[in-house]
Amino acid sequence: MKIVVSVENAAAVGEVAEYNPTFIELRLDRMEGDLLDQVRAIREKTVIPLIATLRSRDEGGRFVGDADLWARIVGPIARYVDIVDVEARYRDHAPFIKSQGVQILASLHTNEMPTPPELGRIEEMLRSYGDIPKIVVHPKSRDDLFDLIAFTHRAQKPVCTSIMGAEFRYARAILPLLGSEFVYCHAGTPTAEGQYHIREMRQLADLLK
Ligand SMILES: O=C1C[C@@](O)(C(=O)O)C[C@@H](O)[C@@H]1O
Repeated sequence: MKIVVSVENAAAVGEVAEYNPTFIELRLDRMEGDLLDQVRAIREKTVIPLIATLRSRDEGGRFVGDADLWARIVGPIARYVDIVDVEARYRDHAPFIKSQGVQILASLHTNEMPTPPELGRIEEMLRSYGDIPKIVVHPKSRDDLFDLIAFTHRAQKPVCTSIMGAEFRYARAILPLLGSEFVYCHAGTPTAEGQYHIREMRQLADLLK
């Protein structure tokens, strides 16, 4: 199970690295100060692969600028990380980001629950500009959850799927068992409702083997 620990404070990276996650996600939209300086310092502090995410407010984050501002912020940072999370709304800048030698995590987060055909169309759209599609949805029923699990199982790999909200948070531990590439956790400060601590997720993963 590949575990991503999301952080919003550069000072926490040392402690997070002690848990040895597969990736550390830097939530640039939740960080204060000079982002480039902080990412450079984090790169020097750890060899754990890094994901840079500048999450729009529309998709659950705090960034409210346009796509060009997004690129001006993320572009110089890209060379210091391994993966950049690029929401569909910023996809025009994906080739430039890719040229920095990183993988593109093409993401879409919706508070809705797409139908199975819609999930397929979203996946196709995300794959048109990214290396790994990431689809985060809000299931409203067990049927919705079954649809997401079936989609994850059947989808071309790699694919990353996850859920919003607390009602079906257990799905965070199930989706990687059905083929989702990553599971997002925290190591003290959740960056989204329903996230498990990395310690808890490792226990779940061990018990579900
Ligand atoms: O897209 C995701 C998933 C996430 O929102 C979650 O629900 O764990 C956490 C975010 O930091 C990350 O960028």
